[in-house]
Amino acid sequence: MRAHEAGALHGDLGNRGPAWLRTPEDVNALVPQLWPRTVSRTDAGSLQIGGVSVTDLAADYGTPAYLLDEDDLRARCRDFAAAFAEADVYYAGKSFLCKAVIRIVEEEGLFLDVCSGGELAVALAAGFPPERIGFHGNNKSLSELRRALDAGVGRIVVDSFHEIARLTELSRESGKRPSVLVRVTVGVEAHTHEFIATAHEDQKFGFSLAGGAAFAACAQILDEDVLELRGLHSHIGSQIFDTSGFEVAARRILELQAQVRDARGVELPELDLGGGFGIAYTTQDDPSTPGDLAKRINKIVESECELASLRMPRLSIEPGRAIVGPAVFTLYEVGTVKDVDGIRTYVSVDGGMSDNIRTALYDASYSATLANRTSDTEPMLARVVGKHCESGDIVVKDEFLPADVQPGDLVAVPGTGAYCRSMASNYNHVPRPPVVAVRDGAARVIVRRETEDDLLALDVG
Ligand SMILES: Cc1ncc(COP(=O)(O)O)c(C=O)c1O
Ligand SMILES: N[C@@H](CCCC[NH3+])C(=O)O
Repeated sequence: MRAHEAGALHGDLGNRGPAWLRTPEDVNALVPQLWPRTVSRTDAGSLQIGGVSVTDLAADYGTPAYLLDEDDLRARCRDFAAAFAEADVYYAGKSFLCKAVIRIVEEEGLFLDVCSGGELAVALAAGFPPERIGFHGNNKSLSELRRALDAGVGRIVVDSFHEIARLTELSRESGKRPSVLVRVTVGVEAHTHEFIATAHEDQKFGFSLAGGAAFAACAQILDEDVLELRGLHSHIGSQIFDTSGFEVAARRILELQAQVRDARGVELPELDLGGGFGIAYTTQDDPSTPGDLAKRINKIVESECELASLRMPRLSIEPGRAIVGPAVFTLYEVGTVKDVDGIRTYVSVDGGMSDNIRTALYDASYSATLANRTSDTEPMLARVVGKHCESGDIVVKDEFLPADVQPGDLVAVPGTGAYCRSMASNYNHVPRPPVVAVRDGAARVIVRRETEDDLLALDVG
């Protein structure tokens, strides 16, 4: 018996979506905020992206696959660049990085934030101009810092006294004078999952504002005069909807800016307020537009600067998720459908926590739709799960899918551009899916599917 027949729609469903999602028509509908802009249904009912149907894409490239809407990605880059025209927009590569995306980001005029030697290597291999790269990380090694210096990256965001010491030593050795920002822990409790909040006092990132470490870091850099202190940096966390956190962060960090000016007579010319702007994963999420964000952030920075009689610094931001997240969906094939005693129906797909760890890690919510066809059957409450040997291997916790979903059907999960491929693993020796970019009726593989040979290639025992 299907879960919906048993009348076993769960209590927690109240939190899951508006009632309108329960009719067959609505289950087949595409809620615009969840899908890349070129996605629609063909007359035959299949999803299409960039003018290519997902049934053709599945036949050509297999499943699971991350499908990237190139026009959508470019439009999101442009929206941020236009909204923050007076600022520098650094695309946060940790959200998703590969050479093709780096080139798109460059063509659309953005800067790039990397946070490891590996990300730096991909950026340089793609030919991204090093002077437009910012280098992050709470534990950069001496060799990573040396490579960044050798490459001539535009700025390094320093995160600890040990890093300042390492960088100072390298600068003396090389005679270079790298530009640095000091990452400040502003003491804001961002409204997001605790694992992706980064500005409350008790965590590993940055120099504490309240404890005085942030001021001491600035003072040390200015005293030693080997590094060029360009400004302050704050990143309060990720998947944030409530912009008041950014306002508090801006206020506190500008107070520090004024303190540095008063104590040392130096007005720092740059200010970075990080990324973290939330996107829609379900119909309940209502993200701000880049235009709204820019207005609010500019307003608070301007008014705080005025209050403290500070010159307006050159502002920068570092969005990752808000640029690439909504531009991608994952296409899976259904392998089994299992009704569990009227409790719920489990729809198993051919990927799972190895291509999207976010549900298991952060209890994240996602949506799904039947992708190869529409259906008039009544919707049922389904849990979309993966093929891994963990009961926490959940892709979508609760979703209404047509009750006739069956093996061989395709299911699409939107909003998987950020922190899915970039956090993917080979758990259970499942090869990682490809990333296929689609535009104007043509598809190209930009990251190929991993093979079993790839997995064996590292196994040299
Ligand atoms: C320092 C820094 N900047 C930018 C980002 C990008 O965040 P998001 O992808 O949420 O915009 C992160 C990740 O949270 C980060 O740690
Ligand atoms: N990986 C997190 C975001 C944190 C990014 C790095 N500070 C996520 O999937 O939401």
